[in-house]
Amino acid sequence: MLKIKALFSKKKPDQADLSQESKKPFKGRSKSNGANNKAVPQDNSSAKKKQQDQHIVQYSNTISDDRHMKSLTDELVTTIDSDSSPSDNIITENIEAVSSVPVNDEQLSYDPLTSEESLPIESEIISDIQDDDTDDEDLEDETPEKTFLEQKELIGYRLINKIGEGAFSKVFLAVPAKNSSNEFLTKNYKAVAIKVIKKADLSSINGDHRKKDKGKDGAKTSSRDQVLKEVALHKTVSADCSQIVSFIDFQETDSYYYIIQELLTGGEIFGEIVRLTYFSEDLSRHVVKQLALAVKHMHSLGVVHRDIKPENLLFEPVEFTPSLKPKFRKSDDPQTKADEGIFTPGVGGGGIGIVKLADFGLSKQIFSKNTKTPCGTVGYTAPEVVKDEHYSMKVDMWGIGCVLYTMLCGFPPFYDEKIDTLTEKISRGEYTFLKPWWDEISPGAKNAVAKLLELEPSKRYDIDQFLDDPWLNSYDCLPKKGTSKKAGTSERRHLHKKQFQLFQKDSSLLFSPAAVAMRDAFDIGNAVKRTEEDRMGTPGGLGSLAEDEELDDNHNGGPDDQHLEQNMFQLTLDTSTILKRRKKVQEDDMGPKIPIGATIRE
Ligand SMILES: Nc1ncnc2c1ncn2[C@@H]1O[C@H](COP(=O)(O)OP(=O)(O)OP(=O)(O)O)[C@@H](O)[C@H]1O
Repeated sequence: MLKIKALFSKKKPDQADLSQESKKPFKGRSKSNGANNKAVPQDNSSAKKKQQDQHIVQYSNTISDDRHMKSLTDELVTTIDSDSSPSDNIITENIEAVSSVPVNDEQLSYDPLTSEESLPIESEIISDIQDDDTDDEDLEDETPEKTFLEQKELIGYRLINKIGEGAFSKVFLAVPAKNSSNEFLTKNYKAVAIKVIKKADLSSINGDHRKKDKGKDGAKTSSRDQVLKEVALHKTVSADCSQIVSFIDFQETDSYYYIIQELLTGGEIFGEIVRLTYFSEDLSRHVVKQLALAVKHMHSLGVVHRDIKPENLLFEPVEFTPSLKPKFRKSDDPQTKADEGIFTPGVGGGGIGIVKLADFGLSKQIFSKNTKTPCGTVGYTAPEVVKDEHYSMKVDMWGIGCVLYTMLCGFPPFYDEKIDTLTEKISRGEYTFLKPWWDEISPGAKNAVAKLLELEPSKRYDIDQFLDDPWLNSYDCLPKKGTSKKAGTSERRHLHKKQFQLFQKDSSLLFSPAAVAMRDAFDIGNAVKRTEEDRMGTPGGLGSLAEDEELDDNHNGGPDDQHLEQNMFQLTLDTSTILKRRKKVQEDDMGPKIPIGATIRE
């Protein structure tokens, strides 16, 4: 129990900070006022530039610079040798199969601290990526952004705005340097997302999954190896898969790791569930099918994601067409239920178009694509070992089930305010299709969820079975190329845009206790499943990276843990959309009292 709780002692995003900064994502900056640049001393000397360059290791995804990726690969092979966890191995043949982004000397000589001249172009770029409309007053209202500390050591990209934050990272919207002659980059990416991991933060976090892993022989790998592993896996799995956020580039400097990736301008599916309360079956199918294709690609390469949740699903927006006559479920409060709008097959709905899977920080290579041999067990191909290895893929199927359940009804399948009760519910597979919220959801959707949330991994859908599921195939729901922005009239779109912007500015919903509880329920659920199913691995096999084992070192169930347990789920949830809905329904006596309600202090 304490082992799971320990996961949550890792640094959480500062919510106040997030609400200030990351809730203004993807906005253009017309000019930097320079007043905020105090944190970064301005120094234009070439000596400094030279010094910077010396300290930077750039693992670009390049043709001209492929040796960098080679050296990354070599480092990873060394990591594999010293890391005894076979499942952590990276199959290097996959690393070579990624499209290239040339970076050249001119780009490297760009000094991001002093090149103010590039700003007007950036402004254009941002307006361009944000919206094709020219009537976006908000861009002009934008206050100038400060110069970020993280900019100091970054080469070839300018950080514009913080758009997200993970437990171990900040994510920025950035643009390639104006004077970059890296044609591939500038042609293909007007803007990018850069995940910045501060080295000092990593080493200061106890129990951080990046900090150390134990292999079967007790050897430890460093947080640096973990970051390199994430990069290599991201590069591997994103090649040739349009449902996975593309890897672009990687830089390591004295103080930071920079993972440069394709920008998804819509944000997280998590926020859309909170905004819309739940998704229609059409929209849920549209999202989960794209997730399933991403997972199919990963599993075919022998890689398991292990952290599937709505926060790691990012999307590109599509235009919104309001419903002429919005439909409500009987469990809806018509006053608060936001209109999802008209769903257009092949395009999307609710403003959600293309969906992509992100965040490979917990991913693992389980077996080699070519040999299907579990990593690190060369020549050892006993059927039960292979079977166990494939069981670990089922963690992702359970994750897909949790995402699908949550999209369909607006709350997660497993929840309790007490972590140990929640853990037990997950371990026993205890969930229900709660009345009245599930009353109007089709038997086909329920069947798909049930097959994904099957307790016994051998009975649970694998990815091919899910892709063949009749409900999932009710119609072709994949976005079609070139149709992504054609869904409504300008007037109608504008209406939605206002509603959407309002939501973006109002972080109270996203960081309401219920939203935080939903986030935590996913994190706990994923941790429980990873630990459980890792244990199913053969001795010395997959089970060797038991999360509880590594967490035990740092968490011994002292007073801090008890405090954490008390605080984690004893939440006042009466401000949330989800809970308001529940409360309202209870007041109206439309159904039985909900078990979950009893566990939440309202
Ligand atoms: N490519 C991207 N495009 C747009 N936003 C992104 C992108 N990558 C990440 N983000 C935003 O930043 C957030 C954090 O990113 P990410 O999940 O990769 O970080 P993390 O440190 O691994 O987080 P976690 O706490 O889940 O481990 C995402 O949830 C998302 O909101």
